[in-house]
Amino acid sequence: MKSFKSYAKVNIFLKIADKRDNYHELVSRFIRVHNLFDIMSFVKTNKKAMYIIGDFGCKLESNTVYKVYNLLKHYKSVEEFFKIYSVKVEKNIPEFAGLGGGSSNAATFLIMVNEYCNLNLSKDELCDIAVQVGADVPFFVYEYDSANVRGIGEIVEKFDEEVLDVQTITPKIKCDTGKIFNIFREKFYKQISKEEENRLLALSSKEILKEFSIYEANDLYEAAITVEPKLKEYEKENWYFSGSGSSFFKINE
Ligand SMILES: C[C@@](CO)(OP(=O)(O)O)[C@H](O)COP(=O)(O)OP(=O)(O)OC[C@H]1O[C@@H](n2ccc(N)nc2=O)[C@H](O)[C@@H]1O
Ligand SMILES: Nc1ncnc2c1ncn2[C@@H]1O[C@H](COP(=O)(O)OP(=O)(O)O)[C@@H](O)[C@H]1O
Repeated sequence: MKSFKSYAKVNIFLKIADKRDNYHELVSRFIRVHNLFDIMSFVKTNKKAMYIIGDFGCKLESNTVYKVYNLLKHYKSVEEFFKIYSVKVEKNIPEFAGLGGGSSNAATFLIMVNEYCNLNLSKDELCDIAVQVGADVPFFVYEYDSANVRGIGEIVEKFDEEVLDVQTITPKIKCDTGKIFNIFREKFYKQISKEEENRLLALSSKEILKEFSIYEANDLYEAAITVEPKLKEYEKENWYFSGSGSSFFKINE
């Protein structure tokens, strides 16, 4: 059976546009990291119930892949398929890393089930399911190399640009996304203007990084180093911060 690459992402820039209840609306450029991916496949196990093979730092019920399964199991073809097949995930993307590993697995699983169980769902229909699992899942469903992402993550627009060579490092620090957003809201809250938003969304990723420091590119960075001061030890010239961390990245020429 075919195997599927489930890529990591980095946020070239991440700005906050507004508050929405307990969440924050983002304006961000997401790009896929071509040299960092998990490998997913279906394997015949005859387990009679949905099973995920792989090393995860969470229980089955919390796994993003399992959450997708729960949203699809009302399809008879899906229920029948997982009596015979299990899904295998070979993990390479570090967890709690700001690289979207869990979200990427959820999206890849949606794409795999859509194909193997003949659901014939369009990308937009898959996206409606994706948003119920996590903010970053829609980006991965569209399989764009580069995209502008807005809202809580549900608005994804392809951005045409060269594919970049991204290098990442992930300090062994578990960044708690919720805590970082809370500190951001309490201590560092600011909103990007509509004018600046439109300007950034039109610039290439390279142009943005040439112009911005790590602090300017990612609104969550100051909050992240407040919560996890050790992160600052990894600050280096031309390195940037992805999502709510803890990964840093650089673009190789
Ligand atoms: C900010 C990003 C950018 O890529 O960070 P990373 O996860 O990649 O680091 C993501 O959108 C994160 O999405 P995700 O990781 O799915 O967040 P969740 O688990 O849903 O959210 C955990 C908590 O963070 C806060 N939260 C999350 C997303 C958001 N747009 N606004 C928020 O305020 C909420 O308090 C929420 O309860
Ligand atoms: N399939 C999965 N792969 C990785 N992590 C997962 C998965 N499903 C759920 N998780 C959980 O999601 C949380 C964050 O995962 P991840 O998406 O890898 O990090 P981040 O959001 O920082 O990029 C962790 O609590 C992890 O245990």
